[in-house]
Amino acid sequence: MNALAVTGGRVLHPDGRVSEADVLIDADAGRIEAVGEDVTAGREIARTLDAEGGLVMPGLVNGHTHVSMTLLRGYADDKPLESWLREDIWPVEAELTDDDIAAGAELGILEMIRSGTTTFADMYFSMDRVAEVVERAGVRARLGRGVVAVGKEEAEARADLEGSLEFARTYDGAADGRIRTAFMPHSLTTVPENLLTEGIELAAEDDLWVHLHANETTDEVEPIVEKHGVRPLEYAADRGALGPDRFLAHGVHVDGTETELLAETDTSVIHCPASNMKLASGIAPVQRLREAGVTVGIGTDGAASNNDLDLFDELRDAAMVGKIGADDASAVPAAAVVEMATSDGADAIGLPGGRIETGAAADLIVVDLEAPHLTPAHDVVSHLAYAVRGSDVRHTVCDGTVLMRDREVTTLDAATVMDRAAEHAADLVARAEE
Ligand SMILES: N[C@@H](CCSC[C@H]1O[C@@H](n2cnc3c(=O)[nH]cnc32)[C@H](O)[C@@H]1O)C(=O)O
Ligand SMILES: [Zn+2]
Repeated sequence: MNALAVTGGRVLHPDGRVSEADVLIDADAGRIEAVGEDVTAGREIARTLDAEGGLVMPGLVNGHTHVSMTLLRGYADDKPLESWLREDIWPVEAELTDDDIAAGAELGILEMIRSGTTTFADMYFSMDRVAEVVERAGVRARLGRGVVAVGKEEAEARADLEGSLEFARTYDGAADGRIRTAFMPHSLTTVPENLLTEGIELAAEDDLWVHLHANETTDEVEPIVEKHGVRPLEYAADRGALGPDRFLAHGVHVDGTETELLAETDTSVIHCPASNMKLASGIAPVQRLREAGVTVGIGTDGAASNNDLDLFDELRDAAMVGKIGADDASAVPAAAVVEMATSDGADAIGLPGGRIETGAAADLIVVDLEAPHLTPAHDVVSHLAYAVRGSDVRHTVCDGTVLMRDREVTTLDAATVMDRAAEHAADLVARAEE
C-alpha cells in the first residue's frame, strides 16, 4: 500500500465528535484505510502530513458554482438577478472564449483548494476545458453544460441541449472517476417546457443526473404560476425534473407543498446564502427543508454574485441567515452547516467523500486551529461554522493525492494561474465594452 498518514491532530468524525486521532490513507486507492490513535504503528508510511495543532475534517463540498465566473469577480455588483444577468453578465459571457473559461476555472479551482474545497458542482459552457483543469488540479466535480434558450432561435437552443447531453455522456467517469456529469438546463424559466421535458427524458435514458436553478427569485415563480397554474416545483415534478439523482440550486421561494414534494421525491437542494443575499433574492427556508427531510448542501454560486469561493464564509452565512429566516436563533445551528458543507453536500450532488471514516474517499483537509481568532477552542464545530476562514486551511487532500501542503498548492502554479486569469479577465471586459 502507498500509505499517506495525517498525524498529530484531532479528527472530526461523521457523528460530529472530535477526538485526537491519525488518519491512514491508501493513496493509490484514494481511500481512508483507518482512523484512530495507533493506526500508523508498525506500518510503512510513504508520506506524512503534519496535523499538529489542527483539525482533520472532510474536504468541503461546493454544491453549486460557475467556477469560470471568477473572471467576472467584482465586475457587476449591487443589482437584482434579472437585470444583473441580462444587462451585465450575459453580454460579457457572450464574448467568452474557451481559453478564458480554462483560465477562470484554474483560478477558481486554485481558490477552492486553498480554502479547503475538494469537491464541487459546476454549470457553465466549454465544459471540456473545465474538465481538463479538474483532472489536472486533482479535485472532484460534477460538471454540466448549462442550457439557456432565451434570446435564441429554436435550432440554436436545441443544439445547446444536444451539446449538454453530449458533454454529460462523454465525460461521465472521466479523470479516473473524479468527474461525474449532469444534464443542466439553466432554470425553469430560461428553458421552455418542450425542451425541458425532452432533455430530461433523453438524460434519463442514459441514467444521467440533472441539475438546474429553481425558485431563486419571485420573478421566476410568478410566470410559472401564471402560465401553468401550479407552483414551479409541481411543474418541475411533472416534467421529470425531481428525483434522487437530481438537485436544485437555490430553492429560496419554496412553499409547504413544494417542500413536501422535494422530500417525497428525494430531491436535494443547494443553498447559496451569499448569492441570495447579494442579489436580494430572498431567504431560503433551510430549517424547514431540513426538518422535512430534504438533503441540503451549500454552494457559493459564481464569484460574480458572492464574490469569493471560500466555503467557510458560506457556512457562516448559512447559519446566520437561517436564523433570520426562521426568526429563531436555534435554527440552522453550527453542526447543521458543517453537515451541509460535508456529508450532506456530497450526498446531494452524488459524489463520494464528506466523511472521515474507514472506507470513505480520501478527501480531507487540515484546518489550523492555532490562531487568535480561533482561541480559545471551547467547541471546534462552533469554530468551523462561525470563526474559521478559508485561509486557515493548511493541507488539502483529494482522492488520496495531496493538492496543497503547508498552504502551497502542488498541482497548480498559483502565480501563473493568477497572472493568466487577470490577463484574460481584462481582455474579456475590454472586448465586451468595445
Ligand atoms: N448562458 C449559457 C449557459 C448557462 S451557464 C450558467 C449560467 O448561469 C448564470 N448564473 C450565474 N449565477 C446565477 C444565478 O444565481 N442564477 C441564475 N443564473 C446564474 C451564469 O451567468 C451563466 O450564464 C448559454 O447561453 O448557453
Ligand atoms: Zn448559479
